[in-house]
Amino acid sequence: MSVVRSKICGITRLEDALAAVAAGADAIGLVFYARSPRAVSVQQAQAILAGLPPFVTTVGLFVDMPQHEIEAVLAAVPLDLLQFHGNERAADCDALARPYIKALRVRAEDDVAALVDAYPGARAVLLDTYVDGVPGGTGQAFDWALVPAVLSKPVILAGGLTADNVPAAITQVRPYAVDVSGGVEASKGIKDAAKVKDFVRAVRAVGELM
Ligand SMILES: O=C(O)c1ccccc1NCC(=O)[C@H](O)[C@H](O)COP(=O)(O)O
Repeated sequence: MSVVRSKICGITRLEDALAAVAAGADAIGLVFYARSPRAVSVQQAQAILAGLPPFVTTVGLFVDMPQHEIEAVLAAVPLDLLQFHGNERAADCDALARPYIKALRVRAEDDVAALVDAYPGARAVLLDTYVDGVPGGTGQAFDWALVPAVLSKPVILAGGLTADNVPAAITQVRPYAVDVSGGVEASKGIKDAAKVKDFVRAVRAVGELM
């Protein structure tokens, strides 16, 4: 048996966060990127965190946000982890002196191992789909064969995952965790509790077979 963790990303409402926790998700993601349809304000994020039970990891997503603006968010919202989805270099990520995940969008021409090695300070890397001009939340899967079997950081697999395809994704990639947004939504930014439950159940079920 192998435990694969689940993160439900793009949460905008406390009820969706609680549905994720009830389903057994390990982490929730809050998008601090104004151009996203899943963006949350500081006030929304505070309300979500205030209503959460303990032992749920809260992750804040940022896209090339200046350091002082991220610090302002962190002063108001006690996030557990940062997730960088833009062109941040390792030095930019390290400058916050907080635990972080670096999102990397995978293309066939990339040396994925080298991309991962460029972030020695990251706690994990999130491997997501490359769509030109879209930093994340594309709802599209990438070719999982592009993920090397051995990488220097724990892998969080993302991009177009659903309850239907996540068993195959986990079996092929053997990630530390999986991350989903669009695949468990009723509409952009609004989660479907039944889809969230099905997703987490599917992740657990395949983990029990490994
Ligand atoms: O969700 C967004 O709109 C978003 C915007 C900018 C950067 C990152 C964003 N989302 C990242 C994630 O939440 C997703 O979990 C990840 O990219 C996978 O999304 P999906 O393919 O919809 O499952």
